[in-house]
Amino acid sequence: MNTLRIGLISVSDRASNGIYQDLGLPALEEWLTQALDTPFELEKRLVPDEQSMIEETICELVDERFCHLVLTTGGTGPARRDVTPDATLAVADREMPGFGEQMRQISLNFVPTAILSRQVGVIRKQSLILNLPGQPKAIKETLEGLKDEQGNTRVHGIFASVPYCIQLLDGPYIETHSSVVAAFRPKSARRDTNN
Ligand SMILES: Nc1ncnc2c1ncn2[C@@H]1O[C@H](COP(=O)(O)OP(=O)(O)OP(=O)(O)O)[C@@H](O)[C@H]1O
Ligand SMILES: Nc1nc2c(c(=O)[nH]1)N[C@H]1C(S)=C(S)[C@@H](COP(=O)(O)O)O[C@H]1N2
Repeated sequence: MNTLRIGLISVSDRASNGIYQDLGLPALEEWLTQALDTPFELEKRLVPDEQSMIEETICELVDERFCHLVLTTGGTGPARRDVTPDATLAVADREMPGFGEQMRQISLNFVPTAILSRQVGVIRKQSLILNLPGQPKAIKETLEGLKDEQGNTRVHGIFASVPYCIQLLDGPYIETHSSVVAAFRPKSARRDTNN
């Protein structure tokens, strides 16, 4: 009954106005499909960089669609119209500062401009909400981390911590494909699985 529900929000003026094709939602969906062993349902939204619209969309996905996880992409930088973190904080019950800190740290392994992202992680009701940068490649980089040529993890992505966080919020028990990203939980929180 407690199916994992994930909200995806692509925040982009140009994609939402049809100036270019949105690559954010497909990149998010593709990564989740590869990473998750647990079945999930998606709610997908494409919105412009308007704070009120981003806030409304997050609230709709959390309060009416009962998403356990909401991932945004885009609008986290310093430009005037980059307001995704501001919208996310405005509707948050609690901030989870470790996610923002860790995402920037991970991204520094890929781009020196990682520091320009103001991305945050927050909790609203039952839902964990995470901001990812707008470059479609940043989605995989941030969620999965860095691997060496043999596929061994060099830097853990933040998704390693997401299943346990959602478990602590009384959400479903999420299992991942460890070849993509291994979910970390304390032993006492693990179910009888191969983790
Ligand atoms: N949804 C998207 N689809 C495809 N490419 C994107 C998308 N969002 C961002 N990008 C790419 O990543 C870059 C950085 O993303 P950012 O969120 O800063 O967008 P932006 O420059 O404010 O433009 P816009 O909001 O119009 O997408 C963009 O300039 C664009 O090249
Ligand atoms: N992993 C990762 N993080 C990244 C990037 C990236 O390409 N990969 N781009 C950086 C850049 S150039 C900017 S300006 C900020 C904010 O991007 P956004 O406005 O598209 O959200 O994210 C940064 N973080």
